[in-house]
Amino acid sequence: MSTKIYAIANQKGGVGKTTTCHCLAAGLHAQGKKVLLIDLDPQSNLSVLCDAVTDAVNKDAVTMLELLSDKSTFPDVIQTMEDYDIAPASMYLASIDSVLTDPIGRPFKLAEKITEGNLRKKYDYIFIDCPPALGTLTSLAIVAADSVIIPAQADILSLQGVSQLYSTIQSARGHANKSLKISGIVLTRFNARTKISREIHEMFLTAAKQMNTEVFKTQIREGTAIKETQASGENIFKAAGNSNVAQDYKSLIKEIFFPKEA
Ligand SMILES: Nc1ncnc2c1ncn2[C@@H]1O[C@H](COP(=O)(O)OP(=O)(O)OP(=O)(O)O)[C@@H](O)[C@H]1O
Repeated sequence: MSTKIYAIANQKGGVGKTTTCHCLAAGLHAQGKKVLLIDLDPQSNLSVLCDAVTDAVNKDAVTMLELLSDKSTFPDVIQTMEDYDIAPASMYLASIDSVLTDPIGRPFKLAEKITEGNLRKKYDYIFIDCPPALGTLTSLAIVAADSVIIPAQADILSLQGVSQLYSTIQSARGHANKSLKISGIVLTRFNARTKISREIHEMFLTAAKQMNTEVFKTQIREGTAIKETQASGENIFKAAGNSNVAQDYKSLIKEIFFPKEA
């Protein structure tokens, strides 16, 4: 398998990282692909959306914390759900710096575990949901990934956040992950009717050019179907396949993963 590993990253909070991971997994499953989600965010929102068992509900749950602290291995951390697999987060991932004490090996820890677990032989796509910070957890994801997808909202602070993330990506390219790519920036909760959204879209186009990447043509519109299906624990493509948001994620999947069909 030519598995691709994507870090879904942006240190700005609430821009749609978790939602994007969840929707990409559900949409690619519908295309017959085998997908693994890795939740590296101590908030564990992706794990909760996937109904995975975390240490918030069961103190014996085996999570990414046990994996990164060498107390477990990938087959044991992965939980198999109806549509995809997930390696759940732990709320204690917030103290990862006290767990990873080897300063030299630290950046490569997740990459090593992915190799040890032979995950590239088992999945078509792996998505890593990053926390809203440019700390150790996001660095682990960026070093382990082949490419970064950047969800962002059309606001000025999001734009600033993307340029800070770019510095981290450049630093990884210089040392730990020379072939790291940036797939592109996806604008989420987008409202094309407002002038400010259109103006900031233009600014993102300029920033993406400077980063040698693109702003995806598909924008994800704001829609209630996301919150409704997240609250009921349903797959948006099954429960609200005709909603704007499901349609947008469907075209995003085509644009990123099957460009010849788009
Ligand atoms: N297209 C959308 N339309 C409406 N609501 C959305 C949309 N995308 C995401 N949301 C909502 O926005 C909130 C933040 O989304 P999400 O958790 O995916 O962002 P995040 O970047 O992962 O957040 P964090 O930085 O806290 O990890 C959630 O309540 C989610 O339901």
